[in-house]
Amino acid sequence: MDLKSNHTAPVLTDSPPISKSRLGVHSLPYSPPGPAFSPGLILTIPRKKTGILDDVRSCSWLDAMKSSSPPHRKITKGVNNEFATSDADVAYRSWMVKYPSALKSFEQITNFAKGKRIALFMDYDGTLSPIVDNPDCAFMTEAMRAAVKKVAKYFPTAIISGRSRDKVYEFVGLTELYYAGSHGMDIMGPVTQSISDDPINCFRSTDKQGKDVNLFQPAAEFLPMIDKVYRSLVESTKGIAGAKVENNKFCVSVHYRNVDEKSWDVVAQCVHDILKDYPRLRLTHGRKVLEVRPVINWDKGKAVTFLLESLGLNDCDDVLPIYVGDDRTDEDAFKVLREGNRGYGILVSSVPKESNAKYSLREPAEVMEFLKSLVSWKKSSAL
Ligand SMILES: O=P(O)(O)OC[C@H]1O[C@H](O[C@H]2O[C@H](CO)[C@@H](O)[C@H](O)[C@H]2O)[C@H](O)[C@@H](O)[C@@H]1O
Repeated sequence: MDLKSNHTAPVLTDSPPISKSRLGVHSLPYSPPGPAFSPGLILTIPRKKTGILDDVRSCSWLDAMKSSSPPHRKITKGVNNEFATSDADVAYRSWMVKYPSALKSFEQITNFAKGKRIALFMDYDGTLSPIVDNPDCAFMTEAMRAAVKKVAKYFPTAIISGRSRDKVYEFVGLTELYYAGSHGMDIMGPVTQSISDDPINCFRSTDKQGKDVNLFQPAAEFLPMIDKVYRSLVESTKGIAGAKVENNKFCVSVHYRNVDEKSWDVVAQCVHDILKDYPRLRLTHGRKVLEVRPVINWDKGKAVTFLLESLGLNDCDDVLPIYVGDDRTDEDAFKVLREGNRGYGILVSSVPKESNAKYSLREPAEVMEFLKSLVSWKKSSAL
C-alpha cells in the first residue's frame, strides 16, 4: 500500500442514514449534510438512494443485533461423566475442517514461519480477555498478561482494539508492545520518517515512558463530532435499562448486552435518530454492541498494513504477520492478510462463523496457549 497517498487522504465509504422502516419503526426524511471538514481527509460522500448503510443492506439492524454474539455453548456431560456430543459439537467440529485449530496446526504454522520474522497483531476483547457483561471489567488475567509480555519480547507485537487507545493500554499495562485504539484510527507506533510526513494526521509525540513515538490519527477532525454524538447517545439512552454508551475517542460504542431483548429496537432507534443528523458517521456491529464511527476508509486491516510499514516489515518476503481476533471488525485485518497471501488470520470463536481467517482458536485460554507455544518454538529454534 502506498501509505503516503493513502493515509493522507482516506477515501470515504458511503454513509447514508438507515431507513427506519428497516427497524420496523416510523420513517425518516433524508438527512442534511453534516459539518464541513478540511480537504484532504474527506473526499466525497457517495450516497445510496436506499438510505441504508452498508452493514444493514442485506439484513435489518435487529437481525444483525441478534446474531452479533451467539450465546456461549454449554458443554454437556452424559451420565458417565463423558462429554455428550450435541448437534453444536458436531457443527463445530465440521466447521474446524475449514478453520483448523491454530494449536493443532502449530507445526504447520511454524514450518511456514521458518526463516521468517513473525509480527503479531491481536484484538483485545474476546481475544485477550473473556467477554463479560460489564465492559469496564474486561480484565485480562495475570497469566495472559505474562504470556503477552513474553511473546512481545520475541516478536513485534501490537494490539488493535475498538476501545480507546488509553483504555486498552490501561487494561494491558505493558510497555513492550504497540497499541492502536478506535479500530485502528488511533495508532501509536515507532518513529519512522517514511510515515511521518503527513502533517495533518501523523505527528510526533511521547509515550508514557517519555519515548518518542509517532501518533497516527486519520479521523482527528471527527473528535468534536464524536464527542457530541457520545453525549447525545448517553442522554437518549439513559432511560433504557442496561444500555451503556462508551466513548472510544474516535468512535462510540452503544452496548445492549444487558438490555432486555424486547428493548433492542429502542436502542437501535436511539442510535438511528442521532446518526441521521451525521451523514459522516456510520454504524458497524460488534458483539452485542452498535459502533458509531467516522466514514473514512480506515479499519483494522489498514492499521495492520500501517504498523507493518512503521516497523519496516511491510513488503518483506521474510515477514509473517499473524492476526488474532474474535470480532467482525477483525475480519478487515484477516482479509488484508488473506488477500495479500502474506500471513494468517486466527479467529477466536467457540461457535462456527464464516471468516476470512485461516485458523481458529476456541477462547482466550487457547490464545494464551498459542502465545506460549510461539515463545517456546522461538526459544528452541534459537538454540
Ligand atoms: O476490538 P476489540 O478490542 O475487541 O473491542 C471491541 C469492543 O469490545 C468491547 O465490547 C465487547 O466486550 C465487552 C467486555 O467483554 C462486552 O461487554 C461487550 O458486549 C462486547 O461488545 C468494548 O467495550 C467496545 O467498546 C469495543 O468496541
